[in-house]
Amino acid sequence: MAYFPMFINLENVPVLIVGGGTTALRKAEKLSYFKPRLHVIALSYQPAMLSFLNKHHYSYEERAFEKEDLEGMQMVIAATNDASVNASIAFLAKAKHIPINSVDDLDHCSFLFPSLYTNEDIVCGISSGGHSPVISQEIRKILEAQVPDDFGIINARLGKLRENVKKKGTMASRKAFYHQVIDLLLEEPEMSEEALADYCERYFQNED
Ligand SMILES: C[C@@]1(CC(=O)O)c2cc3[nH]c(cc4nc(cc5[nH]c(cc(n2)[C@H]1CCC(=O)O)[C@@](C)(CC(=O)O)[C@@H]5CCC(=O)O)C(CC(=O)O)=C4CCC(=O)O)c(CCC(=O)O)c3CC(=O)O
Ligand SMILES: NC(=O)C1=CN([C@@H]2O[C@H](COP(=O)(O)OP(=O)(O)OC[C@H]3O[C@@H](n4cnc5c(N)ncnc54)[C@H](O)[C@@H]3O)[C@@H](O)[C@H]2O)C=CC1
Repeated sequence: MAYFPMFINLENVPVLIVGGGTTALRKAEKLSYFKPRLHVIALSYQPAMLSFLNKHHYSYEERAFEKEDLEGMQMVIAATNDASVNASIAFLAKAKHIPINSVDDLDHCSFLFPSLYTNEDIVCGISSGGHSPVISQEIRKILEAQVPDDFGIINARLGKLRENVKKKGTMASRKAFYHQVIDLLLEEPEMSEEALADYCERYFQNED
């Protein structure tokens, strides 16, 4: 079955990860790009997970999961190596309508982790519907190899122009303008902010 990619704002959102092993670390690293308020509970931690948590100042406790740990959480990742613990976390989270990812059982997940292509604020999430994470991984590598690196910066620059451009021309001319600016910035990544603002003014003057 295909899953819908919902892009949500995780900044300062309380997210619980249960587990301190390799899989928990991979999920934590992935989430960290989106600046959530991570909290981790695990019976024990791998050294790499501990150094990651300390580096990012995330909170963690060394103990078994308890159902009260879900209180206040807006997303949960069950990443222990105990299938019955993961299943019970999933059951409890679903009862509270908290989005849950259980790393060992697709049927217990209300959302999946995508393979991620990130470039500044550009994010592509790839899912195989759980059939083959390695296919998702291969598609991510194709994007990494073929999408120009400059797109992330170009995207930020277009974002800065956007409020001003919205006041100009027509929807059709604004669309054509953005396509043209993307080509221009791919060719001339060093173009200054002033030159770009000037280009924008001249483009819409000619339109009228
Ligand atoms: C359903 C899902 C649930 C979820 O975790 O959200 C899930 C489930 C499982 N994965 C397992 C194994 C592996 N997972 C990976 C890698 C990734 N797994 C990821 C996501 C997902 N994995 C979700 C579906 C995503 C989709 O729809 O495509 C990625 C994309 C995101 C991430 O986790 O960061 C990341 C690649 C990121 C990248 O590189 O870009 C590798 C490869 C490797 O390690 O290099 C292996 C070993 C090879 C293999 O087994 O396929 C097993 C154990 C199977 C067993 O025991 O045999 C289960 C449980 C099961 O299938 O029952
Ligand atoms: N979804 C995915 O992408 C993948 C999923 N997996 C699955 O992930 C599972 C975990 O794998 P690893 O991280 O390699 O295991 P691991 O053995 O490295 O770590 C397991 C962690 O769970 C903790 N734990 C166990 N019981 C607990 C409890 N009751 N409360 C709190 N913490 C508890 C342990 O202390 C440990 O930190 C595997 O069983 C496998 O099925 C494996 C590879 C990829």
